[in-house]
Amino acid sequence: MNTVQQTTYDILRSNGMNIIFGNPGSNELPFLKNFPEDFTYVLGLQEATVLGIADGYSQASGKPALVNLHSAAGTGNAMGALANAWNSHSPLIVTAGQQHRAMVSVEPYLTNIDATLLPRPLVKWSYEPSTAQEVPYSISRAIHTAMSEAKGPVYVSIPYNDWAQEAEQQSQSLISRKVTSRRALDTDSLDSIATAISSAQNPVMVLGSDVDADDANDLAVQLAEKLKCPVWAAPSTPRCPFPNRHRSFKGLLTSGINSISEQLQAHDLILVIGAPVFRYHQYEAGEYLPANAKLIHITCDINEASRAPAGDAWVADIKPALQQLVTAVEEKTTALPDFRNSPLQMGLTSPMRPETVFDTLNWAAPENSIFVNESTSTTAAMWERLTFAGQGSYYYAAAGGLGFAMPAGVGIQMARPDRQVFVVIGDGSSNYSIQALWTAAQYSVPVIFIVMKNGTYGALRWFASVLEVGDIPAFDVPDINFSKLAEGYGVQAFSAGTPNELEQAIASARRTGKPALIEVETWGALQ
Ligand SMILES: Cc1ncc(Cn2c(C)c(CCOP(=O)(O)OP(=O)(O)O)sc2=O)c(N)n1
Ligand SMILES: [Ca+2]
Repeated sequence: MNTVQQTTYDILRSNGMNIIFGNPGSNELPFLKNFPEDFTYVLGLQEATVLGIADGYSQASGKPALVNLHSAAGTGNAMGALANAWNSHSPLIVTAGQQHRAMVSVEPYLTNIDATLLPRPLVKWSYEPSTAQEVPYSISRAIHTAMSEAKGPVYVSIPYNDWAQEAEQQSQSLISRKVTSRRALDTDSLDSIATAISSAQNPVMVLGSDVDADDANDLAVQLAEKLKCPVWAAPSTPRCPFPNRHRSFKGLLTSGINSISEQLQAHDLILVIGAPVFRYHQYEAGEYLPANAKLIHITCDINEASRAPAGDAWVADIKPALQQLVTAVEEKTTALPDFRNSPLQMGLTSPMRPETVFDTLNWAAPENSIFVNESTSTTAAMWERLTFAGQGSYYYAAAGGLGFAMPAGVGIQMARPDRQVFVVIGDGSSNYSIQALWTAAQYSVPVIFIVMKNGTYGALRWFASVLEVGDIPAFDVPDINFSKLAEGYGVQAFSAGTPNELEQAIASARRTGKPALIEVETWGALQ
């Protein structure tokens, strides 16, 4: 008869989840005992790093990822990263070891007290099995819940003495169990949307991360070319849903209530696909929609549909819905939108401006590179100057929680060894999950980290001006030597002060086939 542990590994195996991303404590050791040879354990040195690596791997591979954390303390460390995973609809199965079932109620050392409450509301489901024999059913449910649209993280707390128990014979059937959820628009909904689009004089598309997550970028291009309409990326989108060099692409939509309405005021139909309406940032009073504009919202997430403050929403999976729209809508007879103005050419300065760094990186990066952004004051310049061509070309922290990019870059590079991953990160953000460098070195993950050093929290300086709070004592982060930090974690470091030096450093880093960090002094955000 199989044990609970054996049956659980069989369920993970049959769902293609042969990697465990974790940082263990004593509660987790019975789960890891006799670790199967066909599994890999990816160790992160802190749990926010662990979950970030798993998040990047899951988003870039499209597969569910198993995370194994230590009780409450490990789960608590991972909560910031979980906020990002929740917002990016990442299918993570987060497990944590619980104390021995016989004494949880007396709350001994390492008890995960009220374990299922800890990760809420940042999970779709949170559970602690009531018996050892329920563990395989709980893991099976967790996987299928995480993978059903809208995808998202789930949490299972498991007492450590459960693993050696005998599993129920009938739980073997879970190993081959499949759950398929693929929802298209029903006929009436499709007709209603297609009619509204056909009668629009000046439509605009606003696309979000779920287009990229569902590998529907090419369909979005087909729809935009049929509608001859401009395309914006949704505010603060954590993925790139549309090739940013396409002539119809107009950039990242701004993130204020009134500013968005002003930016879209020329349009009579706003077609939002794969994004919330909208991910506002700084508060602005104003109208949610421009006067005389209709908004149609297609999302895979019932919560996004329900909470939107304006427009009509339909819940469907993004790729099937886009396929239907491409077929159903009539081609517009207008011309394609004009190309955007090309970015301003910046004078060569020392230190370099971020724009110069991005122009050089765009020149030096191989075709189809992947960029992971956490250089918060330079996001707009990055979208203007780097090339995000195909599906899965750009990632950003979906909840804005810093400490995403370094670990996510490691996970993304693990999932996509065929593409070069660049993490472009600020000198402030580089400190939130820098332990990811160690995992990159230990597992020889050839991700390249470019640290943009302006000695300050540039984005906060910008925000202080918007919120008119003046100077505050917590803005500057001078005197950090990232080369020494990188080498301390086993990652080769380079520094670059000119475009040529940056190009050479990238070429040298790529030749090693190992991770590398390039430290770049840059002009500050407000200089
Ligand atoms: C976990 C966490 N802590 C703090 C912040 C607040 N924050 C902070 C501290 C920023 C400054 C980042 O500075 P940087 O050096 O990484 O990049 P820039 O200089 O380009 O802004 S941007 C921002 O939203 C955050 N978003 N997430
Ligand atoms: Ca900075």
